[in-house]
Amino acid sequence: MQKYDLSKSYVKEVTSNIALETDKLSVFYGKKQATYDISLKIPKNSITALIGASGSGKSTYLRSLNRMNESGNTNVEGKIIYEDININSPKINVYEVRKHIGMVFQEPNPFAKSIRGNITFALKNHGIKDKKVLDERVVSSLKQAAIWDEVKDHLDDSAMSLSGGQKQRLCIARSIAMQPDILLLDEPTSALDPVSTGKIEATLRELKEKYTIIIVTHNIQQASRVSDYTAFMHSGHLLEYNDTNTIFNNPAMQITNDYISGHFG
Ligand SMILES: Nc1ncnc2c1ncn2[C@@H]1O[C@H](COP(=O)(O)OP(=O)(O)OP(=O)(O)O)[C@@H](O)[C@H]1O
Repeated sequence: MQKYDLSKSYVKEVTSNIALETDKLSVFYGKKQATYDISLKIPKNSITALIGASGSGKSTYLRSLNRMNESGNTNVEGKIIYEDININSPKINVYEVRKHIGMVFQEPNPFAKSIRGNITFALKNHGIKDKKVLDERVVSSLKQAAIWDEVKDHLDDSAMSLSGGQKQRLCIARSIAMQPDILLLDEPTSALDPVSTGKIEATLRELKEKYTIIIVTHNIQQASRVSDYTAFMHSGHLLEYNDTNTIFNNPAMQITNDYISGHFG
């Protein structure tokens, strides 16, 4: 592949309504550095797509945002600023962070419980016992995740009986039941068929009215369809960040243009 100058980047400066910011975020797996000084401001009530070739560090960066990169010899340096606090600090409780910043993974992974039980499990763990509150949260989160009509008559059936696309929307409902501000999604549709993918994309567009969404996707068309902002990563570097329209129609960097044109990836 053509050699690109990774020291140059074009990162749009977002000045207001920032939901989450990283300041020089670098992640190390042992001695291997996976991301380099990523500074990025994510606007509220928008969808930001993280795109880039395999191994560019998208998932590593995403997982850091709610402190999922804390096991073994992984080391996360730099700041993650949420509500004026650096949440990348050992003083900050990770469970508290994850109440505000939820995560949905690539493979739909509901618990082996009922549909209702998937929604109420974490709520009960966080001390919510009132049946009325739990019932309300079940209905509102399933509605927001656009799966209510399909499951409302069998909430006590096993979640395992759902289709892949339904399972993934249940996982989105499970995350939003905790009423987070920010939802992180790591390739949420890569295991799904086009119809289910379309439903998830429509769901995300509705969810951004209430939440800030950051999505990792391999699917460049998906990023252009669904996101408001796009961050292009390469070899652990954030090389370009701008509104999605500009990234796809008038990118500042040659490498971004080459990636979105399918020259590599
Ligand atoms: N747990 C880990 N231990 C060691 N190295 C890792 C680990 N996870 C990721 N890496 C390395 O970090 C780099 C970035 O990986 P990451 O999965 O974040 O990239 P990605 O852009 O999300 O890739 P993909 O699109 O293939 O999922 C890669 O070189 C990868 O091999």
